[in-house]
Amino acid sequence: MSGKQISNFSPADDGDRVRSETACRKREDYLEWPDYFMAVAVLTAQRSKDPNTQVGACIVNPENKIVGIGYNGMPIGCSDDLMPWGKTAPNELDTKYPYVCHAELNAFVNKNSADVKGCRIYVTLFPCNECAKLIIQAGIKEVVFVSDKNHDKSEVKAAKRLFDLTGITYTKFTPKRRQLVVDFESLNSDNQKQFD
Ligand SMILES: O=c1[nH]c(=O)n([C@H]2C[C@H](O)[C@@H](COP(=O)(O)O)O2)cc1CO
Ligand SMILES: [Zn+2]
Repeated sequence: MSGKQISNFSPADDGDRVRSETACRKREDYLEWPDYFMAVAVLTAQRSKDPNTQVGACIVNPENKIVGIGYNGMPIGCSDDLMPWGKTAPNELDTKYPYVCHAELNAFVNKNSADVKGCRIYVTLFPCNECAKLIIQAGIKEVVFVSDKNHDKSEVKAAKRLFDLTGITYTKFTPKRRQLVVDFESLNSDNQKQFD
């Protein structure tokens, strides 16, 4: 063992004593499951090339294991640099909409389990009706979402109607923490090494 002494018997100073006592107990500010799964969805959304809306989805089984993640993007083999990313154009074929794969679709096709029956899905944006159909057919039982910014659109109204008819619950995500920071720099700091 290198670094500072953590034994209870010979603390070098008060700081060491406090650290040695806390080191013996479980951390209390650990990330809880819901925040963890939604954070995975949010992080995954950061992979999206969509300049307007980045969406992430994370499918979790009843044992709290992640079985699929996805974000919105162009189909495999369709260059992100050549496909249109705009919302409007004189010809709809020159917008992103006919081509982009939704985050939920990608989470399903990326799944690493035989099926996703009884799972829940964490999404950063409320699913559209097409994704709702996938969710239903796959046997997902619960949808947890952050943004419902498209609540006025018929795609979302239809999705809610489908969920209501099929008994799939949809819950607005309430985080325990207001924010979660990924700070790569801090991993190099001395704080991380205090119990080396
Ligand atoms: O269920 C969804 N899942 C999903 O991944 N998306 C993606 C498709 C588009 O790339 C983007 C929506 O773009 P916009 O907000 O500019 O209309 O979000 C959109 C929906 C619709 O709610
Ligand atoms: Zn969708």
